Amino acid sequence: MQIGPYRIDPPVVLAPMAGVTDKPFRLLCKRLGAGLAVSEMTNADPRLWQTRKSRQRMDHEGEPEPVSVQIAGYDPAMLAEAARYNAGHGAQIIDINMGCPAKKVCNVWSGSALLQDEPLVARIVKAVVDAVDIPVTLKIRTGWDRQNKNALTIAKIAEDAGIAALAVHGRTRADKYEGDAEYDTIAAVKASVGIPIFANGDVVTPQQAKHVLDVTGADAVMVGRGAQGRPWIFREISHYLATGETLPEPTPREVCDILVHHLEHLYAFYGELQGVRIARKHLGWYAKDRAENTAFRDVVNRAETAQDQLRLTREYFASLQDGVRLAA
Ligand SMILES: Cc1cc2nc3c(=O)[nH]c(=O)nc-3n(C[C@H](O)[C@H](O)[C@H](O)COP(=O)(O)O)c2cc1C
Repeated sequence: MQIGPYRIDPPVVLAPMAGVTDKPFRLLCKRLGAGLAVSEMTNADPRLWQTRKSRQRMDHEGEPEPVSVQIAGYDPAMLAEAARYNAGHGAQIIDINMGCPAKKVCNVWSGSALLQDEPLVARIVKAVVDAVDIPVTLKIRTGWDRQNKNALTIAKIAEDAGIAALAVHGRTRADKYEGDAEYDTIAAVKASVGIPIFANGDVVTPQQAKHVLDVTGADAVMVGRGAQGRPWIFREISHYLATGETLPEPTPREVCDILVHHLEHLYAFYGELQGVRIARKHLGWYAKDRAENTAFRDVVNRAETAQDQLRLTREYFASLQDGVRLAA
């Protein structure tokens, strides 16, 4: 699929996730096969841009193109300004967040709360598209709640305003993350507009990715939680889409190499103290749902320094018999 001048290949992308899709994780997912990796949301309020957190979020130095930066807010002029600012600081695609159900976002009338106010959506997308000469994408849910599913109307508004691609998470805001994502609405959106569509929601295996693409007709699949602790899911999906074959699970040695590389990048990017803390979250995900890894999580969580975290990680994987594959 194409977003402006950028070919998104393979059509498998990392969803924006606050607190997760930082630069180290985006680079890792791209290296392991993601065709695009969207940044964590950056607040559109300029008063927050000089905090350390915002500066880290806006650091795109050395990031392979296209660099997609998500902005969140409610005020068209402020979002337009944020788009301009990010375009001047390395963004090659601007993504507008109208999908996030988080209270912190919705209480100030942004994220998926915006879906309730279609005229405001129209003003926002127009203001942002007009503000920059790079592609602008939009991320939405299927509506505010099941009685008010307006994804088709929003998609039309987006297309008319010149949005370059639309990501649809197959849940309403009221659904939060409950129940299963539904793909019928995504299929209806795809059928009703001409712009490329990312189908999003609950994709955790290559087979599901193919199923979602087949039933929605979407141009690409967007993976969020399925990539937590499993960044190799992108190469698994793209291989399966291309060949119909399933790649074997990575060996402990491969997982160890990926993990060590990830940890080293976290320390380099955030500094040791913050890096070790952020790494714990990822280590927990790498260990999640894998019985044999519970011991690993307990061990690495005790590490207070980068040196200890790395040593314990290496020791743990060295202790696993080579050739033993991690259970899915
Ligand atoms: C921890 C976390 C943080 C998220 N942060 C954002 C965000 O900043 N912006 C956004 O548009 N969506 C955000 N989302 C929603 C995801 O992008 C995605 O739409 C959702 O998780 C469904 O996809 P999945 O089933 O593949 O996880 C977040 C989701 C999670 C789990």
